[in-house]
Amino acid sequence: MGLKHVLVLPYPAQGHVNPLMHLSQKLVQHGCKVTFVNTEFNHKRVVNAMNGKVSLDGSKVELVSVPDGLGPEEDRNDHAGLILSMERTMPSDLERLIRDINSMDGGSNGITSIICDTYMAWGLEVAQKLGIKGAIIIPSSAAILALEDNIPKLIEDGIMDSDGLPIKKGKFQLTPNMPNVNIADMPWSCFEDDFSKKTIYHYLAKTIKWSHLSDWWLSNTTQELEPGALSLCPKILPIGPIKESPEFRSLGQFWREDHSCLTWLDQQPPCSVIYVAFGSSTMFDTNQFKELALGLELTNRPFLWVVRDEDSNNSNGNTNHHKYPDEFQCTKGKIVKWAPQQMVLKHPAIACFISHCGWNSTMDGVSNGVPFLCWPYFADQVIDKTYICEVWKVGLGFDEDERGIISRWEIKKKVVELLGDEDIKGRSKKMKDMVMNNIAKDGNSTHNFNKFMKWLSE
Ligand SMILES: O=c1ccn([C@@H]2O[C@H](COP(=O)(O)OP(=O)(O)O[C@H]3O[C@H](CO)[C@@H](O)[C@H](O)[C@H]3O)[C@@H](O)[C@H]2O)c(=O)[nH]1
Repeated sequence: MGLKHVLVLPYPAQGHVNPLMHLSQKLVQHGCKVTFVNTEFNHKRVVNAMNGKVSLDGSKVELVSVPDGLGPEEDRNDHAGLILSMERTMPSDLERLIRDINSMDGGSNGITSIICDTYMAWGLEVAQKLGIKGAIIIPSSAAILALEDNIPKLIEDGIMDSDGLPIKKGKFQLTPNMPNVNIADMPWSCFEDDFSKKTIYHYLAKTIKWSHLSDWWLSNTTQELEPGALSLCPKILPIGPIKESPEFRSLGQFWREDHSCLTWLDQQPPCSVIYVAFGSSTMFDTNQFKELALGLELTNRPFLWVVRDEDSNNSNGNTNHHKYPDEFQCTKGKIVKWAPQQMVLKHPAIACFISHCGWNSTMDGVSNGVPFLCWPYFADQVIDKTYICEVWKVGLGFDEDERGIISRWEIKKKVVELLGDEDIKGRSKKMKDMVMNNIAKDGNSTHNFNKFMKWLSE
């Protein structure tokens, strides 16, 4: 049996490129070669963060790119515009790329399968056309995929209309053990205008249709974390946590990590530091940003806060530059532009994680037994918060005040409450063991991944 050559295709966002790069490393460990396809825009960022390297692991993971179809000045944070453009131009470019690779060396090292991000599941049509195998991976929770797979039922039950807009108010639960979902918080409802909401909703519905071209739906989750979603949608195969491996902790970053925070953490007492990070796309309102700064100060604890340099985040020149309030001294805090998050969360000085609850950060936190303070921003993050606070009970949420913001006093109050709650801390530690057991030699996720590899190699 020759070396299998897998093409991996992430959706162009940090929370997708990261886990799919980790998946690629796992594939390499199992004897595959990987061609990792970013959009040109993100390829430049990833290569730049890797100091110009275009391959990993002695070239077993080759980084290549195709254009996303947008012009250099167009806004890549406009997800509706981005997906319309990608759907229009990328399938034919991807097909050409594969044909080119497969015509090299007489085809001896050609691509034998494609693993697409669910949100790029049109790649399965390309795979089908070229007669190669295809699978999908969801970088969000299994609950999100199960929810999207149940779109026809939600319409039938009169919960939303055929454009994904809510008809009823209130919450629903697809099956016991799944988080209650507020109808107003569907992942596509967070986008500003109706055009974006509808475009994204219809695109998601299409991604499910494409996804059904394959029987292999991989997910960065575990059986114990999401029993309800996995039983509702048995096709989903939990292989998580995929980012946890002692050999490779940081992969596929868009920005260079600032490792000075690790030395700083070494100087802090055990279980003392509040780690504050909101992933790659959360934007703060000026007042809320100030209040957060003052709230961290008010806790009188050391904190490590990731404040992204927004110039490098946005392609369209939008900036999110914030002015720290005059009273903010930051005597006990450390601010970095991008942290080696997994290494930070493993550090014994960390006490808790103020997080936007992106699924990767959620998995990073639970894999390290760190309790959460949840501050969701958009999309699936509200559902992840429900998992953390109501289902797994390993964190607390914040309440907004009458101005609609999370005040500095609320931040202090919740930090005190969380760190004084031995039940939450105990559950977080237990959850870590339970989650990590899945990737032990005889763990459930390991077993599932091996099953997948067997199919891939046949
Ligand atoms: O300073 C930092 C901050 C984050 N990270 C990493 O960046 C990724 C962030 O991913 P995630 O926590 O999922 O957040 P987003 O970047 O916001 O991810 C998008 O994609 C996710 C997967 O679909 C969704 O769950 C989120 O809602 C969506 O915003 C994770 O791997 C983190 O480990 C770092 O390495 N350093």
